[in-house]
Amino acid sequence: MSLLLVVAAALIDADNRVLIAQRPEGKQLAGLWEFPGGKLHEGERPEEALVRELEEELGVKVCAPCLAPLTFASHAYDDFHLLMPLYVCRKWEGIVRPAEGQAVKWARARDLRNYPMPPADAPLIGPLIDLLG
Ligand SMILES: Nc1nc2c([nH]c(=O)n2[C@H]2C[C@H](O)[C@@H](COP(=O)(O)OP(=O)(O)OP(=O)(O)O)O2)c(=O)[nH]1
Repeated sequence: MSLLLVVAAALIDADNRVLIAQRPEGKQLAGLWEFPGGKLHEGERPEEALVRELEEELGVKVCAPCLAPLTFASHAYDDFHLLMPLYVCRKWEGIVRPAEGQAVKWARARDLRNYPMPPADAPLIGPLIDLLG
């Protein structure tokens, strides 16, 4: 079983809502709502990878010190084991514009269970509710 490290962010707006994005068609788990992020490139540090992914996927600039670790997902998929730290971030530059045209939503933490998400994400919702109400 190979271990896959993916980094993800919960961007939080001034109203304490969390940004989720719909996975594009053609990708694994397409159509499910997820926290923006992705896999590390060779030699990248986790925070560096997340800064890159947020700029590539959403067009926003985040600085690494603005990424605060909240919790992580550890989930066995059929062909790999996912380890995914979730960072929270309240500060960025720019306006969220999904590069691949994917749908995004600002959701209340307590409403996240209403969105179909990858199975790995279920344990991440509790800590977000604890943080944001
Ligand atoms: N970004 C993200 N990935 C998640 C979440 N939950 C979850 O199970 N995953 C899984 C789905 C994928 O197997 C993996 C992320 O891979 P990805 O395909 O989005 O990564 P990437 O953006 O680097 O994509 P690519 O270059 O390989 O196309 O993590 C989540 O909340 N956010």
